[in-house]
Amino acid sequence: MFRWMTAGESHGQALVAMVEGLPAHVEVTSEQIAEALRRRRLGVGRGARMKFEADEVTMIAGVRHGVTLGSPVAIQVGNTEWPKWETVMSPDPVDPEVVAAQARGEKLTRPRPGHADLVGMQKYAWDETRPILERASARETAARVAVGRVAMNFLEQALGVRILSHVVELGPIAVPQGTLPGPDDLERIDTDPVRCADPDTSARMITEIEACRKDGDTLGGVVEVVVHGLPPGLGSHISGDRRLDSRLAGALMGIQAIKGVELGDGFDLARTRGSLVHDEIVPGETGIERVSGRSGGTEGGMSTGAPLRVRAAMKPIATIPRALRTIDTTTGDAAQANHQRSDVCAVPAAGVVAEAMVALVLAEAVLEKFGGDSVDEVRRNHDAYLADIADRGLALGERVWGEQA
Ligand SMILES: Cc1cc2nc3c(=O)[nH]c(=O)nc-3n(C[C@H](O)[C@H](O)[C@H](O)COP(=O)(O)O)c2cc1C
Ligand SMILES: C=C(O[C@@H]1CC(C(=O)O)=C[C@@H](OP(=O)(O)O)[C@H]1O)C(=O)O
Repeated sequence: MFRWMTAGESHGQALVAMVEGLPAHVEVTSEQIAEALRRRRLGVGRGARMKFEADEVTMIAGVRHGVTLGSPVAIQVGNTEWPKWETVMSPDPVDPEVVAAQARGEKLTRPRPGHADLVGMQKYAWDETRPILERASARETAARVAVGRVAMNFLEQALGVRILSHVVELGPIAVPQGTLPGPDDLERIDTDPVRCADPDTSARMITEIEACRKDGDTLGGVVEVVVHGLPPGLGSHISGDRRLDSRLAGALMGIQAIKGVELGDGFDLARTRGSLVHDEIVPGETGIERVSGRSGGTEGGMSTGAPLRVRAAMKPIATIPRALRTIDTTTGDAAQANHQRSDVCAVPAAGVVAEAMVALVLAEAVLEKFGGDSVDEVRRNHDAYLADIADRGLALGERVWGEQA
C-alpha cells in the first residue's frame, strides 16, 4: 500500500511528513530535500516571511546511508522562527495573559474572505481564527514537497521519468500557446524569477506582480506540470476512482487556493470540433506516433506514453493589504479583514508544490502497475512490460509529438 500524510502548523515547531510504500534503494539525501524546499520558497511576489524564515530538513526514518530501506520515510521540516512562537503555539497549557502579551494583545476576530477563517471558526467552534489559519496555511506544502522529492527520485531512478513545472498564466499575462518545456529547460525555468519558460512573458509577469504589490493587491495564475518518460497504461479505465486523470485532478485540487484543473488542452477541447481535438495515431519510423498532444497524455484514464500535461489554476492570495470587508466576530459589526503580511503572488511556488503532488500520484500508480520492493525489481517489471508491448507490435516510437516540427 502507498500512502503519505503531513502534520504541522504554520507557526509550529516543525512540519512532519511520512510516506509509506516506496521500494528500497531509492537514492535520496537531506541536501536534495533541502534543495527542493528552496525551489518552493523562490519566486517574485513572495512575502517577507520567505526572507527571514528557513526550512531545516531532518530525515527521521526510512533512509540509511543515502538510500531508502522500504520502511516508512519520515521527514521533519523545522521552522527557524519557532522561538518567537513558542508561547503562542505552545502544545502545553499557557497562561492566556502571557499569550495575549506575546500576540501583541490582538485576537484574530476579523476573518479574511477567501481564506478558511470564518467557516473554520463555525465548524471547529473557535472564537478566533488562529487555530484555523495555522493549518489552513500553505506553509504545510513544504512537507508535501519534502516527500514529493523522494517520490520524484524513485520515478527518475526506476523509470527515467522527469517532472517539471512552469507558470503559463499570471493574472492576465499568458505564455504563447504550444510552449512545451523538456527536461533540458528545467535549469532555465528554475532560475527564472517567476518560473516562466518564455523570457519575454516572464518580464511582463514580473511587471504585473510589482504593479499589483504597489496597488496593495494580490494575484493568481495557472501552472502547468509536464512529465516526460511515462510508460503507457498507468491508471485504468475500469472505475472512475482508478482513472489517472481523476487522481491527478484530486491531488492538485488538494493544494491550497487551487480552483481548477485541466488535463492537456482541457476546457479548450470543449470549444473545438472533434476532428481538430483528438491526437491522431500514425505509423512512425520507430513505432507508433501521435501527430499532436492535445489530450495531455491520458486517454481512457490511462497514461498514453506521451508527455503528461496537467494545469492547475490558483486564485489570488486571500490576505490583501487593501483589506476586504468582513465582520468582527466579537461584536458582529462591519470591519476590515485581518492583514499583517502576505504573499502578493505565490503561483511559482504553487508550481513546485504541484510537481510534488503529481510525483506522489504517479509513484502510487507506477507501484500499482509494476509492484516491486526494490528499485531494480520495479525497473525489471517495467522493462518486461514494455518488451511485451513491443512483441505485440504496439511499441511507441521514439519521437513524441512535442519534438515534431
Ligand atoms: C504556496 C502558497 C502560498 C500561499 N501564500 C498565501 C499567503 O501568503 N497569504 C494568504 O492569504 N494565502 C496564501 N495562500 C493561499 C491560502 O493558503 C489559501 O487561500 C487558503 O488556504 C484558502 O484557499 P482555499 O479556499 O482553496 O482553501 C498560499 C497558497 C499557496 C499554495
Ligand atoms: C509560510 C509559508 O507560506 C505562508 C502561507 C500563507 C497562507 O495563508 O497560506 C500565509 C503566509 O504566512 P503568514 O501569514 O505567516 O505570513 C505565507 O508566508 C510557506 O510557504 O512556507
